[in-house]
Amino acid sequence: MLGEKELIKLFPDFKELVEPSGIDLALDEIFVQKSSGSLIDNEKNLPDLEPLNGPIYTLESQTAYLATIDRKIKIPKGYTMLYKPRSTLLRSFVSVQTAVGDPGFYGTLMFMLYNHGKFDYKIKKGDRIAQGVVFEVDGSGEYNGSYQEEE
Ligand SMILES: O=c1ccn([C@H]2C[C@H](O)[C@@H](COP(=O)(O)OP(=O)(O)OP(=O)(O)O)O2)c(=O)[nH]1
Repeated sequence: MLGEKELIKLFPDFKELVEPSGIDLALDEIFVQKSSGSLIDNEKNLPDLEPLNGPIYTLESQTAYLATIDRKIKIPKGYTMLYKPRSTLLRSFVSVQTAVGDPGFYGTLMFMLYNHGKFDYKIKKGDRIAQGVVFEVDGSGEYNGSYQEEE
């Protein structure tokens, strides 16, 4: 796993968010689901989304949301990034569900939030919701999938 000194070099855009062993990731927008979706024979049909009104968002009990991170990230070739929730959210009954960041990915990260609690939870745009931890990948290729954006 990479530490602070290496992370500052590899992720200059996140300089002030670098932690001893990871990078803090801050909330941008939150979306609710507006239509059905499907995945059939690798054909993706993503649900339509509607943004919530911010900057203070209310997560209702037993409801799922999608959240974007406030700046685009480039994961250099030869590295992968795993995303873990900020424990303050877990301590508040809100989970952050995440996947794997691929070597070479450039774009906007999107995570799922779920309020497992019995009550509303309020969270503001700009607050940190997760931490990315970075590992070296031997013999890595480069991501060029459907979520890749133009640099
Ligand atoms: O929780 C996560 C984890 C990763 N990513 C970004 C970085 C990752 O490199 C990219 C693609 O993720 P993944 O490979 O899991 O997506 P896929 O569903 O396999 O997409 P594709 O078919 O385009 O490869 O999305 C997120 O936005 N959210």
